[in-house]
Amino acid sequence: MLVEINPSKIYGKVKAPQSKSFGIRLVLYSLLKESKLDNLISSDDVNVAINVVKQLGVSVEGTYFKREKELVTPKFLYFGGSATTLRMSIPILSILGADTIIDGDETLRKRPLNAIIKALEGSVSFSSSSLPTKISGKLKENFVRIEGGESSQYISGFIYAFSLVGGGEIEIIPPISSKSYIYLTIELINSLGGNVKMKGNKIYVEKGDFKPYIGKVPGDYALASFYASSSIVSGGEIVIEDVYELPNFDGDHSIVNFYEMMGAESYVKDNKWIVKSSEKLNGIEVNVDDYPDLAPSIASLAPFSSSPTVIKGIKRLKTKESNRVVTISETLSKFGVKVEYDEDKIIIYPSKVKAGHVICPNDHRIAMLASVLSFKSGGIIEKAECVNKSNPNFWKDLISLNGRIIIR
Ligand SMILES: O=C(O)C1=C[C@@H](OP(=O)(O)O)[C@@H](O)[C@H](O)C1
Ligand SMILES: C=C(OP(=O)(O)O)C(=O)O
Repeated sequence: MLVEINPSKIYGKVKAPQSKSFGIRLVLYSLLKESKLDNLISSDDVNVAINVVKQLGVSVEGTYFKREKELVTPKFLYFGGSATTLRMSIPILSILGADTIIDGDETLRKRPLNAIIKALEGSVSFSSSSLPTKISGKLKENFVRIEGGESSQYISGFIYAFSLVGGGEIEIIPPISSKSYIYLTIELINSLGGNVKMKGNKIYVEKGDFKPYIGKVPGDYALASFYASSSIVSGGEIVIEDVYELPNFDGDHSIVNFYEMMGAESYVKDNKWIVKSSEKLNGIEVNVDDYPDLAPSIASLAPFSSSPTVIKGIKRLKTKESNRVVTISETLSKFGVKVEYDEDKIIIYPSKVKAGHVICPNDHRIAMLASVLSFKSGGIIEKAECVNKSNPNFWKDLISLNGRIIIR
C-alpha cells in the first residue's frame, strides 16, 4: 500500500486509537477471568494475543473471551511481530509447563530473548536464543530472578503467570527499564481483584479474587500522539476523545506533558486530550528509557522547534520492530531534517522540512512519524499498511481530520 500525503491542516475531533498495551493485556486477562471487550478493533498484535489465548483453551465468541476448561500448552505458537504478546506469554507457558515451538515474523526473529532464557535456566530450556525456538519444561517454584534491562514485558508476563497460580515473587536485577509498563500491569491486575505489590526491585504477587473485565479498551496516548503532532505542525487544533485520565506515574501518557513542554497547548480534561498548535515551539531534552515508544512521537515534533531536541535513554530503541535509532534518523533525514546520533542520544535540529519519500521499515511508528512530517510539505510512504500492527484506523482517522491523503 502506498500513501501519498499532500500538505494539509489537521484539525477536528477523533477517537483515540485503542491501546495496544491494554488490548493485549485484556485479551491475556481471559486466562484468569472472562473478558468482554466492547468495540474491539483488533490490530495485528491484538489478533496475535487472541490467537494465543484461543490455543491455550480460552473460548472466543466475537469479543467475549472465557476460559471454560483447564489451560493447555500447544505444540506450536505464532506471535507475528508482537514482542509484548511473546514476552508476556513465555512466563505463562513456563508456569503451565510447555513443550512448544514458538515463532514470529522477521522483525520478531531479530529481537532478543536473553533475559528470559537466563532467568528460566534450570527449569525451562530454549533450543535457540532467538525465534524460532522450542521451549521445554516447567518453572518449578513460584519465584524468578530476572534482569530488568532488556524488556519489562517479561515482568508483566510473570505478574500474569503468578496471578494464574495463586502467587509468586519476582526479583528484578537492576536497571529496571520501561517501568511505566510494569506499573500499568500492576494497576490493571489490582483493579480487577489481583493483589500485586512492588517494593524496590521486588514484586510480590498474592492470590487474587478476580472479577470479569467488561468494557472498552482504553485509548492509546502514544498512538494518538501522531494525530496531535500532525495538528501542531500544520497549525491546527484537535480533540482526541476516549483517553484515560492521567495516572500518578509516568508512561505513554507523558507525551501530553512533553508536547506542552515543547510549546503546544496540550492538556487532558474529561477524558479528552486537547491540543492546539503554537507559533513558538522549542526543543526539549528527554530520557525515554521508561517509555521508549514516545521516541518517534517526540521526533515528529522536534524538527519544527526553534531549538534542538535531545532524546536520551535510546539503547533499547535498537531492538524494537526496527533499529529505531537508525530508522528515526533516516526518516527525518529523508524529509531534510538535520539529525545526529551516537550510543547515548539522538539530536534533532530545527530544520526546514521538505517533501520526503520513505518505505516503512516494518515498523508502524516509523510510518506514523513520516506521516506527521508529510503534512508540512508533502510525502510518500510505501508499505504503509505496516500501521496495522497497532492501529488499522490510522490512515482513515487522518483523512477524517482533513488530511489530504491518497491511498493507492
Ligand atoms: O508492555 C508493553 O505493553 C510494552 C512494553 C514496551 O516494551 P519494552 O518493555 O520491551 O520496552 C513497549 O516498547 C511496547 O510497545 C509495549
Ligand atoms: C515495540 C513495540 O511493540 P512490541 O514490543 O509489542 O513489539 C511498539 O509498539 O513500538
